[in-house]
Parts: sequence; structure tokens; C-alpha cells
Amino acid sequence: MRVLTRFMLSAADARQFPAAGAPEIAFLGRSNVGKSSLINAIVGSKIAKTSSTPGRTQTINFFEIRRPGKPRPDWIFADLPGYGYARVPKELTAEWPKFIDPYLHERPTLALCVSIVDVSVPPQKKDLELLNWLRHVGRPFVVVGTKIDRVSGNQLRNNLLKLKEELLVEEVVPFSAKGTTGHNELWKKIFEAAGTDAPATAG
Ligand SMILES: Nc1nc2c(ncn2[C@@H]2O[C@H](COP(=O)(O)OP(=O)(O)OP(=O)(O)O)[C@@H](O)[C@H]2O)c(=O)[nH]1
Ligand SMILES: [Mg+2]
Repeated sequence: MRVLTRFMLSAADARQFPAAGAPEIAFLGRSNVGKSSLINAIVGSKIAKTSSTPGRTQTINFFEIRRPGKPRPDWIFADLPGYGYARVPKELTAEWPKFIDPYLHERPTLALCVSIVDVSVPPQKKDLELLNWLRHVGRPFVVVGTKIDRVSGNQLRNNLLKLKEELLVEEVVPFSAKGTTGHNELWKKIFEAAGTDAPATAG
């Protein structure tokens, strides 16, 4: 889908969050799982910095997303720092719960958490921990299984099944940032969760 994007700010602290506005979509997952790439893929431009070095995104980065012709932003996308990567400085890891917890607890306009997992590796304990955290906070979430371009056929089916079993979810949306799989499906979830006024269309 074609959208216009605007970088708002990077917040390293709850006091720096932008004023709540349009329904907000948060993108969460382990370090290097592909959060920033997923955002770039669905908006069709490189707004979020990606890197093969885990721990690249260390702040919550906010973006306004607007459909062409709309006077106001339709959504705010929040690219969250990855968690659970041991090689980032220890102080920073210690900061994460403090930093993300107020966001998940208090952000009034948070409409959907997109919880991103990697289908090319077995389900990880950290993935389940994040979902349980979201369940505890009571935030709606959708699980997206990214990097499907790295696995094929049967293996993909098996990995998706295993993810559903171990993460205790009914659905994992297959996705690739290197192709088009899952993009429309994810947009549909965003429209539904945010109560946006028109269905997502392809293209
Ligand atoms: N093959 C493949 N590689 C991907 C996909 N999505 C992301 N990657 C790669 O995975 C690496 C990490 O991607 P990022 O989008 O920076 O990951 P992130 O979760 O934002 O990382 P942090 O911000 O460090 O937590 C990069 O090398 C990407 O090119 C995908 O769908 N397929
Ligand atoms: Mg990132």
C-alpha cells in the first residue's frame, strides 16, 4: 500500500514520547529479528534504520504514516528496540524493561502490538516471554513470522506450526521483508485494530 511517512522523533525515555495522536502500532521482537526491515517493507521506503548488527535500534522511533489524500496521519508506527541480545552494553539491557514497560502500560493510543518472530529459527523462549508480557499488560497483539524467504515448503509449514504451538497463538502471519508475502495481511490487521475507515487494498 502506498503511504506517506514522516519521522517524528527517537525517544530514550518515557518523557520524550510524542503526544498521543493517531492510533499507534508498535513493532516488537528480539534484536535483529527484522522489526525495522518489516516496517520499511510495508511502508515501501527506508524510514527505519536496519542493520545486520543486532541492537541497532536502541530508542523507540516514532513515525507518522498517512495515506495519500488524507489530511491527517492515519497511524503512528513505533519501532521498538530489540531485546534479549547479550552483546549490547549491560546497562542498556537493564534499561529496557524500565523503558518499554511504561510505553506498553501507559500509551493511551496503542492499538496493536506487532510481535515479530523469525520463522527460520526454532521458537525462542524470549518470544514467549514477550507475548506473555503483552498478555499480562492486556495489549492486543498479532504475531508475524518474518524471513520466510529463508525456508521452503514443508520446513516453513512445520516451523509455523511449532511457533503456534509454543507461543500459544492461533495465528502466525507469514511474512518476508524481501518479498511481498504477508504485507497485505499485516495491513489488514492494522486497519482492523486501529479502526481505520477503509479496507487495505493491494498495491
Ligand atoms: N532474508 C531476510 N532477511 C531479513 C528479513 N527481514 C530482515 N532481514 C535481515 O535481518 C537483519 C536485521 O534486520 P533489522 O530490520 O535491522 O532487524 P531489527 O529487528 O530492527 O534489529 P534491531 O533494531 O537491532 O533490534 C538485516 O540483516 C536484514 O537484512 C527478511 O524478511 N528476510
Ligand atoms: Mg531495528
